[in-house]
Amino acid sequence: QECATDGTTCDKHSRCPVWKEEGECMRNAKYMKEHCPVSCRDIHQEAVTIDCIDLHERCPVWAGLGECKKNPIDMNRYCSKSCKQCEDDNDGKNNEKEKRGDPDNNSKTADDDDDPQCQDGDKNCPYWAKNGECQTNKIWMTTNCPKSCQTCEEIKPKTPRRASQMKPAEVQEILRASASFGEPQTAEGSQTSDTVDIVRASIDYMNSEDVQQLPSAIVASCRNQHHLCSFWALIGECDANKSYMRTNCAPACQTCQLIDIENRCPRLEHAEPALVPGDLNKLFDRIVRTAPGNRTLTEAERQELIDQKMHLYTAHVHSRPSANPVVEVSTVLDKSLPPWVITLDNFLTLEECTELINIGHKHGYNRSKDVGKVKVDGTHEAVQSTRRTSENAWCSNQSGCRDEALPQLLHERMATVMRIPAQNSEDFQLLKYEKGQFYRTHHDFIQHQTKRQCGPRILTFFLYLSDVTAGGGTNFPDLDITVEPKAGRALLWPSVYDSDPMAKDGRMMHQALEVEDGVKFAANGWIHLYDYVTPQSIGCT
Ligand SMILES: O=C(O)CCC(=O)C(=O)O
Ligand SMILES: [Fe+2]
Repeated sequence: QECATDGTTCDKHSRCPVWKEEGECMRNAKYMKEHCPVSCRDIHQEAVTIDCIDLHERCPVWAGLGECKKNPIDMNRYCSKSCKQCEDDNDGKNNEKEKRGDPDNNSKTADDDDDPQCQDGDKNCPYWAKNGECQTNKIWMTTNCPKSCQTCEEIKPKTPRRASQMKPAEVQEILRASASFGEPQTAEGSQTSDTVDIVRASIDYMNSEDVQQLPSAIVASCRNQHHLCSFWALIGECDANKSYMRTNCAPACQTCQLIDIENRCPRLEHAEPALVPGDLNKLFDRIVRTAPGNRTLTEAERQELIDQKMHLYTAHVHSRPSANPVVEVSTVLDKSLPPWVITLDNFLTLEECTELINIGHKHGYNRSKDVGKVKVDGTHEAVQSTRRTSENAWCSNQSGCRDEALPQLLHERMATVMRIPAQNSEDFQLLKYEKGQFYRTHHDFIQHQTKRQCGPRILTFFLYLSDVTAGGGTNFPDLDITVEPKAGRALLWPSVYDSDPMAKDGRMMHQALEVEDGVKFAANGWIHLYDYVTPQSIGCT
């Protein structure tokens, strides 16, 4: 038998050291303290079981949840009082009791209750609560009598267990589970745990009421389209890159409801339209009247052009409603009078044309696509069509192209001429037609955009960037007009009526005639009724 060095105390059983190794000092503290006081001395001292106190304010709650049985070692160590490991269990309880007055002996105990998450830690809680202790002894009561004080919400763990505390197998299980809503997520390197926490949260989210009550087509398309969605969400991309993330990483961003474009992109009541009825005729009339190349400029006007980085462009009218300004705003008149088609020569210098062509090469010319079927998120498929055989490159905001000096300058130049903000202009679509390529008759107006934040395309500001040896003109069959390509020339036409900037003018059908010899480079500048850049940046076009 083990004895203390001073010989005063000895274990009463030879197996005490073995039992100690088996954890009995903790599991069976009362017996072991009596029979194996020497072997268990260290542990009992450390465990303060003999002092019979709780070392954590939530001990009564945990005890009420059955943790003394489920997790005896830790609980007996830190919650000896609540786990009734004390020599005289009544001591502690009675002390607390005295502080609070004489309880009602018939009070319900914690064990009576069904909700395991919401238990009182003492059978006297209801009595104390009735006597106003939840208010006068708020901190202690909130924690120890959450049910009686109705403070369960406050003590429930707010953040679930972190991945950093999980076993690798658990982490793998969570990552595997993410396959039920898209690409299985990956988490690597120093951000592994934090990424897994995002995945875990998205699993909870996908199972939540919020998601389950959404239309089934939306839930079915709420999928992580990339294995890094959760990592991107972790590093803030749900906000930084809304246009992609909110729909393509919707589980990770917890944005399933935003797949529905009506939720994602509500109508902006106070958006300023670029045109109100009657403005379109005035706009064309003014551009033609003030074209600097068509008149003699004062010195001040000349200087203003230089300040605006504008060239001495000339205007040529191919079609106009009337030789005199039309003042009446009328759809009947709009339909009976010819529409506007004008060109502006020397709108760009040859150097600017070459630079823009090269920007296209830098970003890559690819086979052009048409607008296809609507997708569940309200955007449209881009489809290859035999009616359009050219190639194009987008000078987009996202790639940074739009912010380069020349594209920015040209957007501003067009804005100055039209007096419509550059924000209303789509990214330039840079075009390349080789011999034999064309774009058959079509209209630039896109009907569904009338319901979008950006509104419809109201004008096409088309830029020719090269001369073409033969063919390649832009033809308006209904108007019997063909504009020949010429480097630096701009072609401007409306897609809507003067009297109604939301209504398509069907006469503005046009085609890019086949290039017969040489290469045609050009650029589409599509102007919208409302700001285009902002909705585009959040996936709302
Ligand atoms: O290339 C042209 O002349 C016109 C092209 C066009 O209409 C378009 O890309 O929408
Ligand atoms: Fe077009």
